[in-house]
Amino acid sequence: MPLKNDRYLRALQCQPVDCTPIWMMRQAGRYLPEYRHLRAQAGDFMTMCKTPELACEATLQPIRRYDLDAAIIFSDILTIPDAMGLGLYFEQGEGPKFKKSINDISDIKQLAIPDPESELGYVMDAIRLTKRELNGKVPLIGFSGSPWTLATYMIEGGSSKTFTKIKKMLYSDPLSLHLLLDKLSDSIALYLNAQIQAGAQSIMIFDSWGGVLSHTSYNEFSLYYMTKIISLLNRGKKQNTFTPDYVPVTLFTKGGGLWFEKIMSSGCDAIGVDWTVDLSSLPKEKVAIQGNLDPTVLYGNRHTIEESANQVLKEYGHYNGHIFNLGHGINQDTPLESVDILINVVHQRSKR
Ligand SMILES: Cc1c2[nH]c(c1CCC(=O)O)Cc1[nH]c(c(CCC(=O)O)c1C)Cc1[nH]c(c(CCC(=O)O)c1C)Cc1[nH]c(c(C)c1CCC(=O)O)C2
Repeated sequence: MPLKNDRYLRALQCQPVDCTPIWMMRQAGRYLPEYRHLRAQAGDFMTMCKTPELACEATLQPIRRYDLDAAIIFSDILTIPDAMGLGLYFEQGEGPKFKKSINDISDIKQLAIPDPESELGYVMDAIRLTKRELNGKVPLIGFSGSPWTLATYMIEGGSSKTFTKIKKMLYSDPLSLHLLLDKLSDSIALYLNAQIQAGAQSIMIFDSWGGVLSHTSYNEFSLYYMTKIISLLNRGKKQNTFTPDYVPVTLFTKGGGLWFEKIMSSGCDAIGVDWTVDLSSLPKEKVAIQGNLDPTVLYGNRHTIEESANQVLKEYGHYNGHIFNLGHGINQDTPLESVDILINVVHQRSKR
C-alpha cells in the first residue's frame, strides 16, 4: 500500500521534505503507561518480543499517541545471540544477561548462524503483522545491533562498564574475536535481509558500544564489519529522485562523532549522531544525518525543550537530509507532555 507519510524516507535519501521528520530511539517503552500495562500482562520483555501480536501492539502504541514520522519494530538487538543458543534473560533492574557467555575459540566455533525465518521467525511475523496494521500510516524501521556491540554482550555475559573481557580478547587473541565478528556479520546480514523481505522500509544498525574502541580498533573491529554487512543488503538502487522502494541504512555509533568521515565511507545512507556533535560542523547533503537532541532535555520545561530543539534545527539549517531524533534512547521517566512539545516544535519550526 502507498505510504501516507513518506517524509522520513525522503529525508533519508536527502530529498526535499515539507518539514523535518522525527522519531525517537526507544519510542516504544517504559515511559508510556500503555506499554507498562502491556508489559505487566505479558509478564516479561522477551515474551513480548517473541509474541508477534504483543510486539506489534508495542510498536503501534507511540504512533497512536504521537505525531511521529516512523515506527520501529518492537524487538531487541540481543535476539541474534539468543537464537545462537546463549539463553538471553532480563533480571529486574539489571538489564540483559546470558546463561552462557563466550570465553574462547572453542565457544566461538560452536556457534551456529541462525536461520532468520525459523529461529528468528517471530521478528519477521511481527514485521508482517505490523506492516498490515500500519496500513501505510508511516514507514516501518527494522534493526540489528552491530557485530562489535553484540560481541560485547556475548563475551561480557551482559552489560558492562569497563569491557575488560572483550578488550582482553581484542589485544591477546584478536583472531578469535575476528572469527566471532565474522560469524555475527553473516548472521546479521541474513537477519536484516529477512526483515527487508518481510517489509522493513529502512534499516538501522545500532553500534551502541563502538565508541569505547580506540580510533584504530574502531576501524578494524567495528566499522569494517558494518561496511561488509551494508554491502550484503538487498536494498535496491538509489536514484537521483525519491525512490519509495529503496531501503536506506542508518548507522549509529554512539560516541563516534569524531569518526564521521570514515563512517560515511561505509556505504550507509544516514549517520546517527549523539548529542556531543555540533551538526553545523558536518558535511551537508552527502549523507543524511539523524539526531541529536540530548534525551535529558525532555526533563526541562516547554521553553527549554523548544529552545534546545530549535538549536538543533538551526545547526543543520534547512539542508535536505535531516531526521530529527534523540542522541540516544528516551529515558523511562520522561514526562509524556515533553514528547508532544518536542514533536510539535520540530514540525512547526522546520516548515519549508
Ligand atoms: C544496547 C541495546 C539493547 N537493545 C537495543 C540496544 C541498542 C540501542 C541502545 O544503544 O540503547 C535496541 C532496542 N531495544 C528495544 C528497541 C525497540 C524499539 C524502540 O522503540 O526503539 C530497540 C531498538 C526495546 C527494549 N529493550 C529493552 C527494553 C526494556 C524492557 C522492559 O523492561 O520492558 C525495551 C523497551 C531491554 C534492553 N535491551 C538492551 C538493554 C541494555 C536493555 C535494558 C534496558 C533497561 O533495563 O533499561 C540491549
